[in-house]
Amino acid sequence: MTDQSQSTPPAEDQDLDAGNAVIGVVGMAVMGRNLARNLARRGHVVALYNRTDERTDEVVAEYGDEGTFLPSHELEDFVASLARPRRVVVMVQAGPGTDAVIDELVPLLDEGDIVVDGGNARYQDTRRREESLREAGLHFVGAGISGGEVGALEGPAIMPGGSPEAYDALGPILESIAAVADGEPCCAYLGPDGAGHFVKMVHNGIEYADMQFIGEAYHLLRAGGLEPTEMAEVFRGWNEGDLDSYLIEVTAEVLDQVDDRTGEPLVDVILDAAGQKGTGSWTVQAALELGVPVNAIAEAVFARSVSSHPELRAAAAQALSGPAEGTDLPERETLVAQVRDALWSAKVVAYAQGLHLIRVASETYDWDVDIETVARIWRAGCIIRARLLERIRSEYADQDLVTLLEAPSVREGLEASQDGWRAVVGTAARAGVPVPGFSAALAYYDSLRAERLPAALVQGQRDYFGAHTYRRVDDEGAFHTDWSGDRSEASADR
Ligand SMILES: NC(=O)C1=CN([C@@H]2O[C@H](COP(=O)(O)OP(=O)(O)OC[C@H]3O[C@@H](n4cnc5c(N)ncnc54)[C@H](OP(=O)(O)O)[C@@H]3O)[C@@H](O)[C@H]2O)C=CC1
Ligand SMILES: O=C(CO)[C@H](O)[C@H](O)COP(=O)(O)O
Repeated sequence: MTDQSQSTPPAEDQDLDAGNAVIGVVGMAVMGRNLARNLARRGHVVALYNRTDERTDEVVAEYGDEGTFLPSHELEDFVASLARPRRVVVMVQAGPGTDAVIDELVPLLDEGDIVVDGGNARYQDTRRREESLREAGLHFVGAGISGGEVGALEGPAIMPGGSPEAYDALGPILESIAAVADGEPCCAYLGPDGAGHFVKMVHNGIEYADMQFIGEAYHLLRAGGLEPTEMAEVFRGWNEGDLDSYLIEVTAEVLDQVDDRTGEPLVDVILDAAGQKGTGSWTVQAALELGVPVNAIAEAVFARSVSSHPELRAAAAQALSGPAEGTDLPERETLVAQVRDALWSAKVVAYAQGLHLIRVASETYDWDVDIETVARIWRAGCIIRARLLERIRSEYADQDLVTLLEAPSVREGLEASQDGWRAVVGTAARAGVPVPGFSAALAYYDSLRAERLPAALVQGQRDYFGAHTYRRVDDEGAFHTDWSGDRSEASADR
């Protein structure tokens, strides 16, 4: 795995007015407090504010010796404690919480000051906020931050979007607290307005897909007779190779955990209903709006949704039968090898879909997001950090790719693993084990490589019932067949 440690030299806050903080954090819940501690540990003087004073006091009482904090109970005092240009990181509940803080902050700030939203904001909200603050003479930076509670403290991946001038004033500070991969900080300027939050949103969409694929691997191995501790060993083994990633590492830990109350594997007593806060479905919504196929990511979102409908599952479990008895899964060694292949291939597809979505959004909104940079800053600190990302980075560094799937080393990997992947999807279907992620990813792969798709027939149907017209393979323009008349074809370009 890539290096998770941070770059060493603590930042020098030389541009400070004596006693003032170089940066301030609003929001002292888990993410905000850990980000503030990370900043302080790196040598930055950090101003602190939280709506509820107790949280601010708690941070100072518990962690005050980790660096220099300037706490305030009033937002006005917080702003006054900041050096200019003021840099304020808002790390509060996404949505109305963020708007409320921004509304309070703006009248207290001066031209050129920088407001950073480090929460999981919708990129459309970021676009709106950026425009409104720009009109008020302020900079607004939408910065996605990934790595959870521990990452925020020890080095997250940071995905900032906003004006280049704002990044000039802020970037060195953010880069000093970010995770490091191969000596490079996992933080880089991504583009204007919503670019950073869009990239973070897609990061989370890929996170959903990756977690779903791992879940499907677990489900198949369980159906094949492996106990959770045996599976933990399998996942640890995978983590030594191409599948090396934070999520595989976490999976082995969860599978090994024994429940104190029952003595059973913890995974067996956790209710099988997955929660979601929204970023996965935002990714799919954005993909639908931009017309980008992300079916594997979408299946991961829907799989969480299916899991969380107990009434639907109970009714169907009563009513529906499974495959005939005796549908055997392959013996253990073969099953493990095939599932590994499916996991790797599907993961590549999820990245391909997510990166395609970023590319289209970047073209649509004129962000000029560099995909190599995205892969570079995802290599450490964030939840989807994985060995694969270095391969993706280097492929995008070498050439301009329409899709990740055409990259030479990715093609080779898929070539080597597709038989196992196909076997898993077929076996799972016959055995009645749901693998929506693996099969959606395979359908995407086969759809992209197909010479002809059934879309031709769909176009014929659309023209039949709605005169929606179609194009021909051998002529320019649009055509319509007179389906209810003599069935002659006429040009529809008029
Ligand atoms: N938790 C995680 O692992 C991750 C979270 N994020 C994102 O980071 C952000 C912060 O997350 P987290 O630390 O979990 O905190 P929460 O999302 O739980 O938000 C709690 C914080 O928001 C403040 N807040 C809520 N509403 C308002 C308001 N109207 N006015 C002022 N302050 C308000 C709270 O203040 P008070 O104490 O007064 O209630 C508290 O400081 C969120 O956007 C989240 O999506 C991103 C990556 C990972
Ligand atoms: O942003 C994150 C990591 O990058 C969070 O872990 C994410 O919010 C988790 O999402 P969900 O609760 O929907 O699974």
